[in-house]
Amino acid sequence: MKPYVISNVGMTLDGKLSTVENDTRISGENDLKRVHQIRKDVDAIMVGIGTVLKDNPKLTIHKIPLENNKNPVRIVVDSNLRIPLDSRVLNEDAKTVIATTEYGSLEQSEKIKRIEKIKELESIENVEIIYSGNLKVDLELLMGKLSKMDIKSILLEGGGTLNWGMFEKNLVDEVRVYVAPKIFGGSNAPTYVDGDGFKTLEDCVNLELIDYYQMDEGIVLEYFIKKDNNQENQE
Ligand SMILES: NC(=O)c1ccc[n+]([C@@H]2O[C@H](COP(=O)([O-])OP(=O)(O)OC[C@H]3O[C@@H](n4cnc5c(N)ncnc54)[C@H](O)[C@@H]3O)[C@@H](O)[C@H]2O)c1
Ligand SMILES: Nc1nc(=O)c(N)c(NC[C@H](O)[C@H](O)[C@H](O)COP(=O)(O)O)[nH]1
Repeated sequence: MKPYVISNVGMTLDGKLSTVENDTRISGENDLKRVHQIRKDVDAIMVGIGTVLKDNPKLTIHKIPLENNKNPVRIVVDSNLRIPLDSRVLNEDAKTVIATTEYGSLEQSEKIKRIEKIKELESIENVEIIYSGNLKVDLELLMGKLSKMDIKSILLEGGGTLNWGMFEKNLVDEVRVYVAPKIFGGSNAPTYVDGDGFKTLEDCVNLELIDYYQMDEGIVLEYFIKKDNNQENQE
């Protein structure tokens, strides 16, 4: 069994997650509260290292009341252990899992040095490094390992590269997006799903709309992923 994965983003009408100059102000206050409600409902929140490096997020519940003082586990997918030691996700507010590779493009000796540094952190009791795949994190393997850690549900909060990795491997179960009535443009601005992209309609992900409603100045769309994708695409 793999964890149930909900993918959420705030994007512009043209699918951008930020401007070319990394202005990420897309969601309004009510939408961020909606995101924090999902954080509260799941066992873990997952992001790629790109998002940690650009946004330095806390990935805790702090826009709505926190009950039982229990934040979800934070998961950072970080093939080459680029995570800065002063990242907010490494604070003591919640447990953090750093998912990295067994062998990567990084020299093994350099990787061992970085692991040692992470282990020296004061908050070390809250930080766990897990290994899956080579060169880049094997996301399917990772899901299996997280499941064994009793993580049954995950909120995937991007960015576009990790989102692609998860959609490509058919690991997402549900999508919830906030669409702001804005257009950022720019072929170098990150989009909801980046990466290589599917080559044909037969390969793409199909979704089923389950709900939509207005929020702040935009709209929230909620979908289930159709799991019989291949069959659907061949009809
Ligand atoms: N508006 C939103 O809702 C929202 C949410 C999150 C991020 N963002 C934006 O997204 C941007 C960051 O996105 P990004 O694409 O640069 O980085 P990302 O957060 O998607 O992280 C990418 C990293 O994930 C790691 N990774 C390891 N294994 C992988 C695999 N198998 N598949 C895919 N990735 C793997 C790699 O190290 C890769 O560099 C920032 O601009 C951030 O502000 C916006
Ligand atoms: N839903 C959403 N709408 C946005 O307009 C936006 N910029 C993000 N961005 C996601 C990104 O990862 C942020 O950095 C974290 O949402 C911040 O999380 P914290 O408050 O630090 O816990 N997400």
